[in-house]
Amino acid sequence: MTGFPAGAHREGMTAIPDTATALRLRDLRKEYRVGQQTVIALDGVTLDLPRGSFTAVMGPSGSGKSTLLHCAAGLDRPDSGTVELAGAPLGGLSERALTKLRRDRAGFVFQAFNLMPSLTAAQNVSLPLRLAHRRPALTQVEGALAAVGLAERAGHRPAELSGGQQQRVAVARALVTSPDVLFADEPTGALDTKSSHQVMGLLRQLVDEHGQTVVMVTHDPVVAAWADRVVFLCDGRIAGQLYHPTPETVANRLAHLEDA
Ligand SMILES: Nc1ncnc2c1ncn2[C@@H]1O[C@H](COP(=O)(O)OP(=O)(O)OP(=O)(O)O)[C@@H](O)[C@H]1O
Repeated sequence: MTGFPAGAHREGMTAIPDTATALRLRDLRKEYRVGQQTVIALDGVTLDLPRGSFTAVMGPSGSGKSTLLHCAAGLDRPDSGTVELAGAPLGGLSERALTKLRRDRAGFVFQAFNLMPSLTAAQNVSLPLRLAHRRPALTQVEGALAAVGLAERAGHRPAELSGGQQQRVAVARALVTSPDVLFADEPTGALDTKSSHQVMGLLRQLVDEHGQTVVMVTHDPVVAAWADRVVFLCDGRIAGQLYHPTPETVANRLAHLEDA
């Protein structure tokens, strides 16, 4: 498997002090106003993700999981509080600077794969490099596909791949820029049990063998149990954490949250 040390091989970045914390969230608050109503989506969330850690975020529907992931990844801005991605504060950045930082430092995997149907697996994987105006080196693209076990499928289009293979291409695309943090929103939501197992095994391997930092939103206790830690959200607040989760301990904690 080709190595993708997190945060390596970045071009043209100013030196930012390296820290043991890949993501620092401090007192994040976010409200949405719909007509006369105000919904508090995040109500003071403070969380650190150490480098090389694998964190699952769980909670009832509407508890703020996606809002948290989006604010942490710089896809959305909190009303107050601070986000530091690999030591770089996101607050106060222009849209342009935020886009650049996101491209350089964050990788994304979504439930719906979001691959371009007309492009081959290799072309899909090279897209983030092209968008960042970096010349995609063949070895980088081949390496990312090899890392997800799809070296043989580089010339295949998404329709010629299974759902699990498509999601592995999406993981390769997220890895090709060597992101400091890989953000995954329901990465197995559209997969059957076997493919889900393969994709989670892959994420686990990236953390264990390459020190990748991963944070993932999921509704599935079996999926969450692949993480080192599960953070539970309820009404926009952290309602507990579980280290060394198992499907049973996660399901149990979740049931108590939903009853509360
Ligand atoms: N763009 C928006 N406009 C208005 N309200 C929003 C918006 N996005 C989210 N919300 C509200 O903020 C709260 C948190 O939403 P969020 O999507 O973060 O929850 P979630 O835990 O990810 O939910 P789910 O598990 O159902 O995806 C919810 O009450 C939701 O209705």
